[in-house]
Amino acid sequence: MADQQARTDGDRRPTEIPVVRWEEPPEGPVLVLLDQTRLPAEEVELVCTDAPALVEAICSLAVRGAPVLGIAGAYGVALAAARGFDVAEAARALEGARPTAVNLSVGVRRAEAAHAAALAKSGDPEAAAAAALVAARTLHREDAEASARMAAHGLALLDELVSGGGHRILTHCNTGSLVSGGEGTAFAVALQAHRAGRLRRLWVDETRPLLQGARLTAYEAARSGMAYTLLTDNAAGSLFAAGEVDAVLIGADRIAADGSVANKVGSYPLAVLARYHHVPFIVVAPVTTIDPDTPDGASIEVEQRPGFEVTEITAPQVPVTGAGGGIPVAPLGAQAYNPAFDVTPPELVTAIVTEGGAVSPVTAEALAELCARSRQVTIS
Ligand SMILES: CSC[C@@H](O)[C@@H](O)C(=O)COP(=O)(O)O
Repeated sequence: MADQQARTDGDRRPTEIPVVRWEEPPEGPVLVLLDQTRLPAEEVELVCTDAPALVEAICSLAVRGAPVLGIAGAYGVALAAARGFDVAEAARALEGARPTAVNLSVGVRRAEAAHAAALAKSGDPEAAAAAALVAARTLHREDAEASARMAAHGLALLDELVSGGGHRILTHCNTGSLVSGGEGTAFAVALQAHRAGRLRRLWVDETRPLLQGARLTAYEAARSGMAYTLLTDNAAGSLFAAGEVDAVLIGADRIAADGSVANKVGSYPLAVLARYHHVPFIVVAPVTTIDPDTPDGASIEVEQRPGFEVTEITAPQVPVTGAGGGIPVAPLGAQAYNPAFDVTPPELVTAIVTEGGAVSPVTAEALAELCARSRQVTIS
């Protein structure tokens, strides 16, 4: 079950917005989410008391973006355990909520494994639930740390690749503190550049059809005091042609072993444009987004979303009239092609920046070596 509650704690910088929060009121533990479908109009929190409510929040994109999906998924397992539900059943439902972002299943499985190990050791469901919660909290903290390291590595790479007086960065979708335990992935790099006085402009793709750029990235950029300009996705070509873009920075939902990058639909056309215009195309993602079990781009399952997201405009501020809950912008019954993501082949990616450093050129060998190195650091 999910409940909505209005926030009362006023204006905060994006880095201080608790996107996912575990609480333990007397009625029992809950997972509190900042409902991203309502931004930027209002900050409303969604209170989940069980895994099905969290699944619903994930499917509706109330909580979204690869790293935070992993964190929320891990807390979802902890919630199921703490409330005495079937943990395996909750884990499978959470994992299946969105297929492309690999971090979701990484987070769910990590908490589930911690729960199973504690149960096997102690036979005590309460101890097992506590272990799942520790796993979720650890993942949450690790993501914040990874975010800070990605920002530093990313800015160092930008400084190396882009000469001149300040960076003009084009970004797509939303990759800031709304998707992370910290300040995000690609957006965190732009924020770091801004703080260092080296961001000339952040170009923000609106990101049709659900406007994660217009609603969320512009919201975060404005609150951070960055110089930003919003553009429609199809204005990117003329922006490149005018020589206004120094680098493209995007996040990733899954990186296959060969370096193919699945990210918000519209990323691949930007990579093609960037190559044609000799502009670096940089992907910023935690190591957990690299999936050694997915060999190549063709093996990545791309989530298909409902057609009404294209045939209707939905936004929290507009009145509801269409069947999907929005304003119709196409004839009734129009069919829509609505993949949530596209896949950029490794040869179009200049570099992949992770908390463990940057890989450039992007090859299967270099990614495997990075993953092995990161695993060693985690274990030791
Ligand atoms: C660091 S976030 C990386 C990606 O998850 C992000 O770019 C993205 O595509 C999110 O898509 P969304 O459908 O809004 O969850």
